[in-house]
Amino acid sequence: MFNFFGSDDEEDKTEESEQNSAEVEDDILQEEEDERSLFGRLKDGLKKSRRGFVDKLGSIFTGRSAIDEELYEELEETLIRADVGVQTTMDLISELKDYQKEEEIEEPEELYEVFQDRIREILQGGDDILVPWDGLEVLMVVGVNGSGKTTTIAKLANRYKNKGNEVLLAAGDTFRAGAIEQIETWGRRLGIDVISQQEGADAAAVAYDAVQAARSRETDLLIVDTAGRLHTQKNLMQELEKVRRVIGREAGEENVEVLLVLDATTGQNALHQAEKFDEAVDVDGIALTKLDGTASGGIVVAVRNELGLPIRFIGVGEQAADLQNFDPDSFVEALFTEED
Ligand SMILES: Nc1nc2c(ncn2[C@@H]2O[C@H](COP(=O)(O)OP(=O)(O)OP(=O)(O)O)[C@@H](O)[C@H]2O)c(=O)[nH]1
Repeated sequence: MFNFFGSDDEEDKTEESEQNSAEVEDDILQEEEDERSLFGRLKDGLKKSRRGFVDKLGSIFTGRSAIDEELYEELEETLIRADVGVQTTMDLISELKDYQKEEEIEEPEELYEVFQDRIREILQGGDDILVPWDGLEVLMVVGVNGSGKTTTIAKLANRYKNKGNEVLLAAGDTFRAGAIEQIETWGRRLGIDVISQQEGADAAAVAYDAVQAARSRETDLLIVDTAGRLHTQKNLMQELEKVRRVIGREAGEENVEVLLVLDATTGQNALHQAEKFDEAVDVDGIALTKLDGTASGGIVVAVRNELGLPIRFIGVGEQAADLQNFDPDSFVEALFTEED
């Protein structure tokens, strides 16, 4: 389980949980104060992609004196291998060729700059997450098992609480044994209340209770956990639709945001998951976790370009500060800047 919040063992002594809480707060304060260290973490987290894919790109553009067909072929192969996706790769190459012709670009290095600018452009949009909001905002968090949902919820709950918001959690995963207890443990550690029912209860009923509780407590942010499910499990997907309907009806559609958590290491499969979840519950944004675990960071480009969904957060490690607001400029800089 997620290191930063300490061990997952419910039997941990209170003293230890208090200490963990204090560490969480320290880390968040540090996070707010030190933008440079955030960038350092981002850079560290993208190390595998830089070595695996960006170094290769660099050698394609800088290792030759002229732009030729071979350059484009190598570029195509490298992008596809890096999970940029076939469609996005084809679009990128054809745009690059057109631009090169129009602007009469001859230097491969100049073309590399154009390429990076285009990636930056594709990644724009998505930084309008959650704040500022008026009244209650409900964040419903969905995704397949093991994508990093619980970790993302804990990191976000902690972050917004430390920014002075009233945060409430809903244990909407009534399906997996131990899931309710897991979210309640996070709640205790972070000093955040959790609305729950017993295992096997109707998840929509939990969501209903949670929205009522959030209203009466003047909560700013309610984060609703949902059962991790495979996008292919039809009845569970229908349950998710019901939870979404109930939240929308009770909290007001305009106050609900659906965040889909995707594991970057699952590559193109993540795109398929996103399509299915979007069909079921209208996803508003993506949290792309475990980017530190892949050498194929191109998945970020594919997610943004092929799904048209904004990337709100990226996970580049297990610590709280490793869940970062997605900023295209910093991302491109961190990805393409050579090691010091
Ligand atoms: N390296 C790395 N690990 C991460 C990141 N985000 C989450 N993890 C790890 O991924 C594992 C799964 O995360 P969980 O949050 O338990 O996943 P989940 O989707 O809630 O899974 P279920 O509880 O089975 O539904 C944990 O070991 C996390 O610590 C990340 O950005 N980088």
